[in-house]
Amino acid sequence: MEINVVNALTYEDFVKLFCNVVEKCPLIPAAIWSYRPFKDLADIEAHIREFIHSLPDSGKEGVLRCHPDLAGRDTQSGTLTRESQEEQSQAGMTTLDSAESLQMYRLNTEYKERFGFPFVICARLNSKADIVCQLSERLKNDRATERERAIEEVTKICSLRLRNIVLSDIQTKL
Ligand SMILES: NC(=O)N[C@H]1NC(=O)NC1=O
Repeated sequence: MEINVVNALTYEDFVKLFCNVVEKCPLIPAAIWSYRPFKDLADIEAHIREFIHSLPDSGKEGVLRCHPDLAGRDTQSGTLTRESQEEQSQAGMTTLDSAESLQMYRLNTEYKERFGFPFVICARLNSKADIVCQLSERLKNDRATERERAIEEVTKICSLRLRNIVLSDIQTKL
């Protein structure tokens, strides 16, 4: 898909196409639509990153809270978004054995109790072992450091989702 095709989209089609590039946050594509015309994909990404970074801490934490737990309730009940389902499945989060599920449950719970938002990591860029290791490591951070660290992961997830959409056929997504 050429950038001029993206730039020609109506507001409604743009939001429909990019609604889940940041998990369950359609407000973000709605907000950055006003910056058209975009130079390229990197320009769209930069506007999204800037928008998220400009949010107050409570807004950043709100964005994090829109993410489902890895290997959590939605993963088990099949109620993840399509994007999250693909990502979690690629990282092996949908096929954990019972000991691994229990370990993820305990770590996710400890993390949420400590920070007040769920643990977020770009599942496509990490193996099952990396995820467990990062979850244990990042539990040692303070809240402000961890908020920024988690937001960095949101931008990585977003970047891969954007690429997935733009590099595939636009017609199938609308
Ligand atoms: N909690 C969390 O990291 N969720 C996610 N990560 C990812 O790559 N997709 C998600 O939904």
